[in-house]
Amino acid sequence: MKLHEMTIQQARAELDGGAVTSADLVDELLGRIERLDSDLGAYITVDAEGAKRSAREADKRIAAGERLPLLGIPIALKDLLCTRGVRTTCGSKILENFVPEYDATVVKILKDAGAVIIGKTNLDEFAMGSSTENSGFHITRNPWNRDCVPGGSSGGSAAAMAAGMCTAALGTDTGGSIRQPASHCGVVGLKPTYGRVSRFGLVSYASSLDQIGPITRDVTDAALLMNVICGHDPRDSTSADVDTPDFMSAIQSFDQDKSSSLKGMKAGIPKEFMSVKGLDPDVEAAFNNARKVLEDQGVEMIEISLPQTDYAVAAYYVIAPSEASSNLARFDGVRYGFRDRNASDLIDMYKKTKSRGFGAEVQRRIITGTYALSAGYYDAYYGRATRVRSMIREDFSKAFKECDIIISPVAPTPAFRIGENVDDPLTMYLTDIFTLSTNMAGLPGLSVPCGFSSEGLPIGFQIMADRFNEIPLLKAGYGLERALEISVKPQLIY
Ligand SMILES: NC(=O)C[C@H](N)C(=O)O
Repeated sequence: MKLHEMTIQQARAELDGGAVTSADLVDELLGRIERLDSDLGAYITVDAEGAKRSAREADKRIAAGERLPLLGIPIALKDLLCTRGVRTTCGSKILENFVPEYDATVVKILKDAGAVIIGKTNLDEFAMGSSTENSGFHITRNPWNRDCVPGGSSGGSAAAMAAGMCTAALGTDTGGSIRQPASHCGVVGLKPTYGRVSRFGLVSYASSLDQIGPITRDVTDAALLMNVICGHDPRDSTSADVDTPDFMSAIQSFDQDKSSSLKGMKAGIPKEFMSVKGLDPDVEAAFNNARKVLEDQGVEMIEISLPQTDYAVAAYYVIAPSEASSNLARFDGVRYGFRDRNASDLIDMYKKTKSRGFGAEVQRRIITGTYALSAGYYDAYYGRATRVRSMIREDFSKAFKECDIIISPVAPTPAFRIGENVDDPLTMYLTDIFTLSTNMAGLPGLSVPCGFSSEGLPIGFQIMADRFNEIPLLKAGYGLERALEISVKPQLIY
């Protein structure tokens, strides 16, 4: 087994058994980043020195007999998570040189569990986008086909995973930003229930929707990371004070019992999703094949209805920009980051700083959001969108009375070509159709590789579950993965 192909669990066994060191692992990954990343562009910042130092410390602790789940494991972080002493750009020129004074809670938790932070990955500026083409620095290419996007906004994390440039990664998901790039890059992505993972130190985009989650090589690694990163944090008022179940042992007990099947589980297929315009035939075929695999394992399929599907994208693209317009007001040239110094007065400074500091998509969303929230329009846009949101929640509540999980494709198409949708924001927004409703309802969602397009691009399968009920979703994801045995290695890169 090559070092860069290892899952967390494989690396854990090798590290604890003394067969490899964390320093070996980090050196191998840094070497690959050096060779591959000038072309792929998955990282914004690589902390080579910091990673080597942490790896050496981890090796000493392992040699001394210390055992921690992530001790010595190299992890990449989406560059929207504050890292003490390491710049955190949010993919934006406005924060190009911003170095936080503190670690986000999730980063601190990873470090306390022994993780080695290898670098900060590329994203659409402030997570606004579905292709990573909106980064203020550079695009990221899909390791399976470099002419295609890796998806977004956590495209850097997903591409780094797919290209074997980290052992695991974190992304964030506001409307699909973990699941869609995971799907496009052939890796596993999990958006936990809203409130499961602390967002203290995550730079906010749309606070009622954002969630942090793992991007990994397999479902078990996602469960393993969930065990580490979930939990209540008094510093995040939206963090839920609920117990964290043992996600790993739920999968392990399922796996050890050879007779185990998914018998008794009911999966709902939303009829509105399957009749969406523009659903690619390869995506549909891969979905149907995976659905049959689940059926063979005892999952009963039923048709369900999510009647608000037609309005979900429109409502999301009012709510998310509204919250963004408020959250991004702090980047005014006074308190953080970039300031345009050629201004005649304060108002001119604000204007020039924001015009030069923010990219086109961020400006578009700030303007849309400010308009939607403005007096006289508030009820017509924001008020209406929040009413649609309540109805989406009700749709899911009803559905989960009939089934344990809901299944669907992750995105209507496989990864699209670089440049294909850049001048057409509406088409770009519509690619979120299958993912953003879960954010609107605060639900967990998983993306698992389930097949390939005729062009050889990976396709993901989405499993959604009720709030704080990730276990059936992980079990079904694991069952699917075990049966399909899809290789998550883009041959050209490996
Ligand atoms: N951030 C996300 O989850 C991606 C979504 N496409 C958006 O631009 O809002």
